Amino acid sequence: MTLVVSAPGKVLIAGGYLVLDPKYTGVVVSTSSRFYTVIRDNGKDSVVTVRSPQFPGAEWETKVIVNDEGQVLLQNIDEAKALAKNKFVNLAVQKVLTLVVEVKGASFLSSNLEQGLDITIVGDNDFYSQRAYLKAHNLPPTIASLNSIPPFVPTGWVKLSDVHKTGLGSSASLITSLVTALLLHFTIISPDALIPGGNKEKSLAHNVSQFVHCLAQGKVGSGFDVSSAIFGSHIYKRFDPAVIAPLMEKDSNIPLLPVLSPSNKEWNHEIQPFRLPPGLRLMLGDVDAGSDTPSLVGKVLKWRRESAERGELNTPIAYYYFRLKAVAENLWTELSARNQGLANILTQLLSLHVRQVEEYDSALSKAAAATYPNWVSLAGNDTEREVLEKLSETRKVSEEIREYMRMMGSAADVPIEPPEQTRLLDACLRNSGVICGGVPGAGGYDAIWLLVLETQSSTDQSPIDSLQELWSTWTELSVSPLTAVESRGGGVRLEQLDVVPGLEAVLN
Ligand SMILES: Nc1ncnc2c1ncn2[C@@H]1O[C@H](COP(=O)(O)OP(=O)(O)OP(=O)(O)O)[C@@H](O)[C@H]1O
Ligand SMILES: C[C@@](O)(CCOP(=O)(O)O)CC(=O)O
Repeated sequence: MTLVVSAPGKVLIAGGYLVLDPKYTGVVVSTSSRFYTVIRDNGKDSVVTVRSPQFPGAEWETKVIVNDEGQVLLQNIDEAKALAKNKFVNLAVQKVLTLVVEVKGASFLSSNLEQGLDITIVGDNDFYSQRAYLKAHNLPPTIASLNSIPPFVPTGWVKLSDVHKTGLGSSASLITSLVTALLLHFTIISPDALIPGGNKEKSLAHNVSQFVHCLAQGKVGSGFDVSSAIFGSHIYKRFDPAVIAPLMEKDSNIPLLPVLSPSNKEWNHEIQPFRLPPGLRLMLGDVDAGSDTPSLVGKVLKWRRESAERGELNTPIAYYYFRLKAVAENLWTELSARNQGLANILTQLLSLHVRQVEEYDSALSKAAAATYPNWVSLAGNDTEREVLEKLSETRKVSEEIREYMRMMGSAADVPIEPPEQTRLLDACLRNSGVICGGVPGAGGYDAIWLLVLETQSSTDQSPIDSLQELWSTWTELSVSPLTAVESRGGGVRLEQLDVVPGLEAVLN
């Protein structure tokens, strides 16, 4: 039997940094680009083999042993192929098998491992930068070129540890697809758990993936990446890290299920439904600034913490720090209002589409051929006007978000939207049919996101093509598109092997 589970990547279009605080939300869009985990038998008793055929030497194996106390131990067979060399995969296997023993008993695990497990993991090409491939094959950096590359293309001689990632959240998608596939394989959850909307079992897959991802990363982030890999696009409010704290302790041996079970009321994350309105295509640019981006998150949080602490100091410069504290708090509040505003306007556009498809579409066609702020003047009737006004509001609020993110960056002295990115985004936004954009997640030099009108006209160049042309001639930064759009299939899902292009081929 072959079991295939996929989980999407993510783009945080609003809420970077704020979403780390349970007071605030983040707007996360899941991508059509996915990670796939394929589980089959390998015919070797109690042996788990894992392969990532996109990378040289990415083959690991381990022997599963359950000791007298019911603990799952992963024993090396061949040191060179030790599964422990891939911490993320190793922890996912170890923790899920531990859960299997807790729920079904040690003999269930042993008898279900008699034929061993053969696990293959691949990620869509978008997760890894394809610049080198395009260059080597003399292909221009366009979506059409990327679509001509074989699916799950090997990265050549670049090792997994050295690969240039694009920021779609490879580790979260990988962990989510792997954990969910293992939970299904050992019937801890049933396939019904993966139907849209989901049930308690889907929440179990979420909680386990969230925990394994935190453990592998060695820190508890906001978790929006795992959450969107499970549930698809949504508005996210984080869980209290205290819920998994007992399991995060070194060599923790306490049972997993009481903590990870969806009945544990301490899981307090909130998932509000969200999706992009039809006709607004997510477009992503992989940006190469030629240097490594430093870690921004630590510095921003330190600045926020210190501004708050210094505000309490009773020193001659207390007034200055009092002001600083007010700035930090105010920034978070003001940004949060805009982030929420962006989500609301996009949701209103979605309902306008549901209510009056024809006028909605005609308004979008008009805006596709025009630049902001000229959209509203093109309205031919009231509904069109309403749609075009909403598009303009989307632009306005997203520009305010960018402005606040830049302020956050200068206050904390980190390049959240560095001037090079500002110039690039401003140039993109001057194009017809480009609604809004920004730097995703924590920001930096690595990527940009845009919402672009999809409508094609037979006479004008489409907004997507104009953007690609702009990017190909942009010299200050090297910008290459990704193929991803918003995931239509929601979050984690079961796949049929023969329906996923190229998947069967990489197995052999
Ligand atoms: N195809 C793969 N097969 C197996 N493991 C993988 C694969 N891709 C990524 N990984 C694992 O994920 C780790 C990378 O995780 P890390 O947290 O550094 O990336 P990330 O922040 O999710 O990246 P990005 O958001 O840029 O995609 C790798 O060290 C590896 O263990
Ligand atoms: C800064 C932060 O809010 C977002 C980071 O997002 P990304 O990995 O840059 O997409 C951190 C987090 O939410 O865990």
